[in-house]
Amino acid sequence: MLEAKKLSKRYGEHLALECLDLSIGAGEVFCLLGANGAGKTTTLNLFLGFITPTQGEARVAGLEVQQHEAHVRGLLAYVPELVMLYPRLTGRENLAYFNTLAGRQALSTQESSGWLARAGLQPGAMDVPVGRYSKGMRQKVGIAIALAKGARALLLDEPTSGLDPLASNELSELLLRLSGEGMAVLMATHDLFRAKESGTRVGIMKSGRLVETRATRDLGHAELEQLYLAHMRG
Ligand SMILES: Nc1ncnc2c1ncn2[C@@H]1O[C@H](COP(=O)(O)OP(=O)(O)OP(=O)(O)O)[C@@H](O)[C@H]1O
Repeated sequence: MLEAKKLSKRYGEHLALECLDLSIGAGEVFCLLGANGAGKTTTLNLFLGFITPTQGEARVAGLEVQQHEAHVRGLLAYVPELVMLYPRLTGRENLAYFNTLAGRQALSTQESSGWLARAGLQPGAMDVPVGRYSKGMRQKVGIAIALAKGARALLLDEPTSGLDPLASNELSELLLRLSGEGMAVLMATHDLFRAKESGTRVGIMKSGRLVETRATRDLGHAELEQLYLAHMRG
């Protein structure tokens, strides 16, 4: 679903991403780890078509991102660290608004409840203004918007930063559930614990290079931490 081939991004003399080869299938949750400035956000931005590669290519469902911009936009959903929503509108109204913006048919109340519930939002919160939502609740609306538009890949940047452990756990479970339904997930994170919990694979980036990729089922929490620290110190 998501494929990078020799993907590189240079800013002047600085190589933000160097020759990334990566393939993430439907049903996978791939967690990108790495220190600040390692190239995680650059990788997400290249898949999203926000920036153009200096070399190589990013593909979504086999389509080169720059050449098939509109089509790719429909296949991807991006959940930034802080999901930007209209604070005076309710979760349901935000979903309805962004759904119409994406050019889709208006949602019935039953449909909007269905998408919001699938994203884990409690029914009692759906008609409350988003200005009163926690960060985790806003993320759920962001994910409901992605689900309603039929996105097949979800890209998340630091989704657990600033979430309490219960909200982080809910997000992990949601991502696992969505991947079980065939969603491909690429998530940049500093949260080793959550990467192990919600990832099917983890990739460690250092100075623009993907230096290690491991299946999480083969790794314990402590082992992942040791591996990560060894790369950061090495
Ligand atoms: N627009 C830009 N102009 C110049 N350099 C940039 C630009 N965007 C990113 N960089 C540089 O590219 C490198 C990779 O940045 P990137 O944001 O991808 O890192 P990151 O791994 O996401 O870090 P963080 O964990 O802090 O989000 C950094 O050295 C950064 O300073």
